Amino acid sequence: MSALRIAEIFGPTIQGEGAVIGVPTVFVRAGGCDYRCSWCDSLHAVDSAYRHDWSRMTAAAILTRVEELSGGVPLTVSLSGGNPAIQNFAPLISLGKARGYGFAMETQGSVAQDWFSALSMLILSPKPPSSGETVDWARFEDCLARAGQVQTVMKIVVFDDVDYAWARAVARRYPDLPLYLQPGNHTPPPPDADDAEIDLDGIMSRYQWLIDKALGDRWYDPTILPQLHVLVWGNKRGV
Ligand SMILES: C[S@@+](CC[C@H](N)C(=O)[O-])C[C@H]1O[C@@H](n2cnc3c(N)ncnc32)[C@H](O)[C@@H]1O
Ligand SMILES: Nc1nc2[nH]cc(C(=O)O)c2c(=O)[nH]1
Ligand code: SF4
Ligand SMILES: [Mg+2]
Repeated sequence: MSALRIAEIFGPTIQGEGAVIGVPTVFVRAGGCDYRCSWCDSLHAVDSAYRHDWSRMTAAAILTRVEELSGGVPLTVSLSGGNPAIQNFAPLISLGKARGYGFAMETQGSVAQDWFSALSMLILSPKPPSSGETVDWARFEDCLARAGQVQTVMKIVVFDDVDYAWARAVARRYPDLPLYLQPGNHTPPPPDADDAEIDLDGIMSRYQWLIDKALGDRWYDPTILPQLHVLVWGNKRGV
């Protein structure tokens, strides 16, 4: 069985973002990403300069670690990264499901895989202009298609007015996808930092700004949520 590049496995913690915010989970963070978002808060799982901190793990070894962390009690595992979709997580998902574990995955929607249909939830997070990346919508729609009947939601990070207008346009294009808006964290940690310092006032005022924008526009479709784990633990890694 081929090994996967894994930047970190941690938990149990709560899912801090989006549709299942507050729900207990264990994170499996894949190493490597096809994007370089200017404000990425997980550069230690993106930049190949950090690859010496990543591990090569088989699906069986990953599941063993997930079972240790979760005390053998099944829950929904969160696959994140980096972009987990550039690797093959099918063997892990099938091993885990046989043990009662479910798998949610966070990806930007740039790479589609047949095994998306084995997930319990797909969270697509297309990147707004402030990221410096450009979305390939054909690929994004391929991700939607391969998810099939799997519950799929969209999460858009908003840093400024341009991102906000972009999110509105994307929402009009995909009216059936439940939408979560997340204010950008302007103080992502340097990848090797182990302190938790955040600009709490800044985060809260940007959250208020985003709420005021949407409600002022009578845009009532999205759910607007901050990164709960950042509010609780700051920018610490592994929470
Ligand atoms: C680190 S990414 C990994 C998964 C995948 N590459 C993606 O971007 O969806 C997980 C989530 O964190 C969000 N994110 C990354 N940096 C952020 C920041 N500085 N502020 C708010 N959200 C951020 C991403 O948009 C994505 O929704
Ligand atoms: N608690 C917690 N919730 C999260 N939701 C998405 C995360 C991510 O980095 O993908 C994340 C994370 O790193 N921690
Ligand atoms: S796509 Fe996700 S992991 Fe990759 S650089 Fe952007 S936010 Fe970071
Ligand atoms: Mg994160």
